[in-house]
Order: sequence, then structure tokens, then C-alpha cells
Amino acid sequence: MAPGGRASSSATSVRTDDLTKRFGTRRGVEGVTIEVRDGEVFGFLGPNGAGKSTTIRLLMGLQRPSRGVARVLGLDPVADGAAVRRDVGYLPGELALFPRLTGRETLERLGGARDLRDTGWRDSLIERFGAEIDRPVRALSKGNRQKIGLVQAFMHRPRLLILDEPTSGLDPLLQEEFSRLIQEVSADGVTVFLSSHDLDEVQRLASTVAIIREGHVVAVDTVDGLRRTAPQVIELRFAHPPRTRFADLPGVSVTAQGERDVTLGVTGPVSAVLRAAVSDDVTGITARPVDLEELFLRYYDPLTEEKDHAH
Ligand SMILES: Nc1ncnc2c1ncn2[C@@H]1O[C@H](COP(=O)(O)OP(=O)(O)OP(=O)(O)O)[C@@H](O)[C@H]1O
Repeated sequence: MAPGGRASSSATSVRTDDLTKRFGTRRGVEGVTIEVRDGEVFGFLGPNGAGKSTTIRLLMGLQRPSRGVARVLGLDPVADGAAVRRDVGYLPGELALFPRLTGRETLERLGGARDLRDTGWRDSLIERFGAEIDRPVRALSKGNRQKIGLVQAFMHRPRLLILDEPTSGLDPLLQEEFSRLIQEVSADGVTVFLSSHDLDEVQRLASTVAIIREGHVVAVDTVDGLRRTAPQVIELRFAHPPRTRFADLPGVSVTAQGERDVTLGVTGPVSAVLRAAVSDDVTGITARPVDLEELFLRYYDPLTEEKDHAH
């Protein structure tokens, strides 16, 4: 599950190598190496402040990296930023719209810049999201502004979408509509880079997931792969307090310890645990794979280590 561990492919929509952005002494992102293959939905998952928006701004050529490279549709976002911004369907995390323009005028203006011809598709998106297009955007709620943002990202039928927390501010029905739209365009071969802090959303839509934490990509894998490499949770029950120190066994961490029961996370073969359990006259055992929620929390939660120490 090493970051960037997948084989390199020539059919790549987004590629970064050691992409790094510092803001003075503050860390933005550090050494981000990822690859998004053509046609995949790539989930970019991380908590607030992890570096998702910074990475995306680097991909869109809105900021210059301190180090490293990015390629988007084969283009260098710094040198060819205008082309990247024309060709990619981009939804920024903080949507800056001209406050006095209506939604309609905003979409006309943005459509003009991208040589938009198929207004039928744009209008169908307006309808699907129920976007209010006749009021000045400054008078719109966050959710209603987000709808304008989504329409402009999809309206020119880009072959790559880069979406920064696209469902923030949308009600559940519209989140569903958004998911359907992603599934549709994905079936048409569009590549999607989707940042989110919502595990459910990413799990539902993405085939590959990168997890970013404190500026570093800490895991890149398929959703299935993450499940496969997840540790097993094994609970053991004993008639008498066991003599074995389970934490000393290879690949084992103790997540809960009672007098006559113990809960373990086991990575790799479980034979050592089972042998030790038998020698301690184990009376009961349950085993299950760690669920994805728990797995993500290990990468996600800055308190995990402290919690581990507490046991
Ligand atoms: N212009 C800036 N100047 C200084 N620090 C910045 C700037 N932009 C981002 N940062 C810092 O970079 C880090 C990553 O921020 P970023 O906005 O990329 O996170 P994020 O994962 O998108 O979070 P969120 O979900 O809250 O939007 C944070 O520590 C943030 O304070």
C-alpha cells in the first residue's frame, strides 16, 4: 500500500511526482506522488486541512509548486495553466463567482470562455440540479451557489473533472443526483478526480483512493485492495487470564484487553496467535476483517496513536 506504488501507465490523466507546496514555513503538501488513469474515478480523501485543496490548486495551475511536477492531460499546469483551466471541468472548494451576475450570466460568461456550443446539455444540468439562474449569485445560499458551480464544471463535457468537495452544502437528494451524474459520465469514459472527506461518498463512487493526511499521501490503493490488506480483528476469550503477551507476537496489536479476553488487530498470518491461544486454553474466538471505516480512521485520525497508547 505504498503511496504511488502502482505501475505507471501511459494513459494517465493526472500525474504528480514529489509535488510539494510550502507557505513560508507552513506545510501545504509534501511529496505528493499520485497517478490518475484515464477513465477512473479517483477519490482523494482526507480530513480538513490535510492538503486536498492545495493539491488541486497545484493541478489547476493556480499555485506554483515549491518542488516537484504535475501533469494534467499531459500539460504542465504552470506553463499551460490557461489550457488546463479551459479543458478541465473544475469545481473549486471556495467558489468565487461575480457577485452581481445572475447564475445565467455567470454560466454564459464561463461558457463563452470555453467555446461552449451544446447549451442543451448545460440546460439539462441546470434542471437536474434545480439551479436558480435568475438571481444574482450573491443572493444565493451556499448550496444554490454550489449548484451553479457544478453546472459550470460539467457543462462543456470535459474529459477530466477535478472536483473539490463537490457535495458540500448539497442536501441528500442532490447528493444522490450528483452521484448518478458521476456514474453516468464515468460510464462515458470521463476521468474524475474527486476530493472529499466523506468516506461513504468516495467508497460508492471511486475505484481508487488516495488518503492524504497532514500534507502527505499515506495510502493509495483500490477500495478493494484497501479491504484486502486490512488487518483482521480477532477476539479471544479464555477460562483463565492468559499468560501470552499477545502484543509481542509479530503483526499483532492489542486493541482491547480484559482479564479473560483480548481483542487483537492481526496483519499477516494468524498462526502464531492461534498457537498461543491454544496453549492458553482458549474457550472462544471470533474473527472478522476490519471494516473500511476503522481502516480509514487509522490513517485519518490524529488521535489514533494516542488512543493506541492508552491501551
Ligand atoms: N495560502 C495559504 N497560506 C498559508 N497556508 C495555507 C494556504 N493555503 C493552504 N494553507 C495550509 O495548507 C494546509 C492544507 O490546506 P488545504 O486547504 O489544502 O486543506 P484541505 O485538505 O483542502 O482542507 P479542507 O477540507 O479544510 O478544505 C493547511 O495547513 C492550510 O492552513
